[in-house]
Parts: sequence; structure tokens; C-alpha cells
Amino acid sequence: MTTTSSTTSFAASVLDPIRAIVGERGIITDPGTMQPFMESWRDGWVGRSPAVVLPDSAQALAAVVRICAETRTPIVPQGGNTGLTGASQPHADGSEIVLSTNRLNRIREIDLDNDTMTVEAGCILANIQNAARDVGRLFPMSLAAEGSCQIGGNIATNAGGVQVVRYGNMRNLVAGLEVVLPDGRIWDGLRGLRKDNAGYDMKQIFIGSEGTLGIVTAAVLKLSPLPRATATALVAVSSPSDAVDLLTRAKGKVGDRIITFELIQRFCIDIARRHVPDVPDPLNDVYPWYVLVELADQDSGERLAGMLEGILEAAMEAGEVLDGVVAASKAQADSLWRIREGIPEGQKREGVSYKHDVSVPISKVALFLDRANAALEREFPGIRPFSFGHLGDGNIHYNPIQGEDGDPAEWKARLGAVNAIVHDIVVDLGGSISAEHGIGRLRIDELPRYKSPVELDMMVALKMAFDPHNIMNPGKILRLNGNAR
Ligand SMILES: O=C(O)CC[C@@H](O)C(=O)O
Ligand SMILES: [Zn+2]
Repeated sequence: MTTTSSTTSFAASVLDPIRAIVGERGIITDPGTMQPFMESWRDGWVGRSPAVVLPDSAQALAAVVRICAETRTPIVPQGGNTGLTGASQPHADGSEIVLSTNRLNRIREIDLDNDTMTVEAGCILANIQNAARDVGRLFPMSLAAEGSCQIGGNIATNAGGVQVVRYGNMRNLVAGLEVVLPDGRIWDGLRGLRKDNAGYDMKQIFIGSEGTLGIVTAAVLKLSPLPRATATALVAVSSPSDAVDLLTRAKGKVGDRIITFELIQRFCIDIARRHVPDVPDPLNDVYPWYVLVELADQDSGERLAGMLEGILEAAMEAGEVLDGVVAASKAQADSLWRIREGIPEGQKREGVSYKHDVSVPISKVALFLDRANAALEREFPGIRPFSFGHLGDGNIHYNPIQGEDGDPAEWKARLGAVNAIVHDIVVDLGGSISAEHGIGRLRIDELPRYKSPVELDMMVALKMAFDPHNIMNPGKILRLNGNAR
């Protein structure tokens, strides 16, 4: 059978009934218009698909899934398509339909006394943050892609970001879910409850499942009080171990007023400044490591800044801190944030890098960095360590960059060996090979190396129970029975 005739029969048996449900506005088959849905914005994932389907209600989405279930047509659920692991793009063989949540974009309800907001999966994260702020509440999920990522994708990937140290990751911010199952049934679990101990917690099965068990169509989100004040500082330290001491000291003094605690290696600032405009270098000297710390609470800004200064002065006396600046205005705080925000963008432009999104216990971050840097420098002389991330969560983006010399193709070919070295150390220290980005396709072949057979068996059993025909985002997270997908 030729590709053309298989695509034609695909179109006839599957796309016509789908078109009848979603109408012309709900389906794209033109290759040019489909292209943005086929590729990732970073990291080079590109696929093909006969159609992108965009239902405008959970009921329509469920009806589409029912057709796919009957015809065994694989589905790739997609939100804002901003993920970093290839989970939301189709494979290259053109056999999968992309099911987009773009048109599920209503805020269904805000319950102020319950501090919850019920939203559809396609709501853009920044719109949710703004809607919460408009009613005097905070929705604390915050990450670089917030202007275009969708809450459904945040939930499917259990997103993290820069405020997890205070508010937790997506898992902690969801009170209830509505999900379309792989057989097309809708599970209405939109309960806004703080306590619900009536059996298994099904919503947690779907959070972080990367669209492999079902499609989230709506969620009840937990809101927090809107802080009245924030205080932001950039602090220089001589080592990650001193940064951890500073974190422990700050926790002891101000507890969960710490909303951000990010570690930054000096080289990351150099790369951000090289490639991204307006990244400042606000301290008078150059230091090996930095921390971006932010506090927030309901108190006055002056008192909060005073608390932060007090912590930094004591840490300086103890030799943990070398230098630092506390932002004197919102504009100055924003400018400090540009340093952190410019790092992934700068790194993208610098050449081959080996990305890792790892976590270890906070107490072992310094040991992890020492061991990983030493092992890589021994094995691949010239490789340039490049580490930053969410120290408050023990989550480091350990992204060494190729050496300045040598053939880029040769550096690229070392990816597998670099991953193995880094991940073996992570797992030896009790850590995880994915802290917040997920497994997707990027780490699908590494997962079996780092999960026990018991844990893998449980994961496969779950997948088989929910999706026995393997139509829901196949070939992401797990390959079933050793198959390609
Ligand atoms: O580029 C990366 O490796 C990390 C991206 C993102 O998770 C961040 O924390 O900025
Ligand atoms: Zn991150």
C-alpha cells in the first residue's frame, strides 16, 4: 500500500466522522497550517499528522476520542506545545491525530470562599494568573512559557517552575479534574475539595501522565492569598554548598516566605549576557556562583526587605555570602529576574549542550555537582559545566556545553555517554532523571535503566488498564512490550 492510498483511506474512515463532530473550524488538514502543531519550539522534535483536531467542548472532544477508539487511531494530545521532551508532537510516520485543546479556553467558575478556580484545559497560564489577580488571589504556577503554555499541558506534565519551593508543583495546585478517557468516556472529577479520602486519588494518576492515560479537559485549581509585598535579591556565593547553607539559614528565619531560591553558575550569566539583550551584571565583582532569592508575604515591603537584608548580613558574617544586592524597586527586581530568564535562551544560541533536568535531595546537590563535573571533565576534557536551577527544590538543570574545540558532530555523538554518566550519579544519590520536564520521548529509553522492574510493572499495568489499545499518546514515557511504541 502506498503512503497516498493509506492516507486517503485514513481520511475517509476517520476524518469524515470527526469533521462531522467538530465542523470545518475544528479541523486542520492543510500541511502549512498544521506545521506549528507538528514541531517543538526547541530541541528539534518534528512529526507528521493527517489532521489537527480542535474540539470546542469536552463533549466534542470525547466524541472524537470515541471515533479514534473505535478505529484504533492513535492520538497525540496537545496544549500550548511548549514542552521540552517531545511529548506533544506526533511521530514522523503520520499515523497519529493531534488533538489540540486550543479552543477549550473558558474560565468556568471562580469560588472565592473556597479559593478555587475552575478552568478549561486550553486556558493560557498567564490568563489564569491574571484572572486570579483580578479577584485578589494568586495562582502561583510560574514558568518561562507562561505566556503561551496551557494549563492542561501544565497538568499533564506536572509542571514545576520558579515558585515550587513555596507552593509546590502542579500536583499540589489541583483540587479536581475532568478527563476524557481513551475509550471516550468523560470522568467528571471537578471537585473543589481540600479533603477527599474516598478511595484512590484518581486525579493524581493523570497529573504528570503526559497524555498517555487520558486527556485533561478541565481542572479545579487551588488559589492562594495574593502577597502584598515581595523582596528580591541576587547574592554571590563561593560554592553550591554555601548556597545550600544560605537556604537552610533563610528557611530557619523566614520559613515559607521564601517563594524562589534559584542557583546560578557564573558561566550561565556570561552566556545569557552574550546572547540576550538587557541581562545585567549588577555586582561589582565576578563570583563563581549566585543565588536569586525572592520572599513574599502579606506584610509591608519595607519589613520584608529588612528581613532579607538581615539574613544576608548574618550569612555574610558567617562567610556563606560574598556579596549581594537587594532590589530597591520593582524595576530592579525585574532586571535581576532577566538574568535567570535569559539563561535558557542564551544557552540555546551557544551550541551543543547536554540538557538534564535532575533532582537529588537538597543536601546532596553540592555533592552531585562535584561528582558530575569531575566525571565529565575526566571523560571529555574541554566540556564546559553549565548548571542552574531550582535549588530550593533540589532540581538542577545540569546542562554542560560542548568544548570550544573539536567537531560539533563529535560532541553531539557523546550525548548518550554524557547522559549515562550524569544519570548514574543522580540515581546513586537517590535522585530522579526528570524533576519537572517529564519523560516524553527524550528520556523514554533511559527510564527502564533507572526504574526498578517493580515500578515499571506498575506503570505498564496502569497504562494497560486505562488504554489497552495504546492509542493515547503512544511511544511517550513507556514502550509497551518492547514495541517501538
Ligand atoms: O533550559 C533548561 O534546561 C531549563 C528550562 C526551564 O525548566 C527553566 O528552569 O528555565
Ligand atoms: Zn526549570
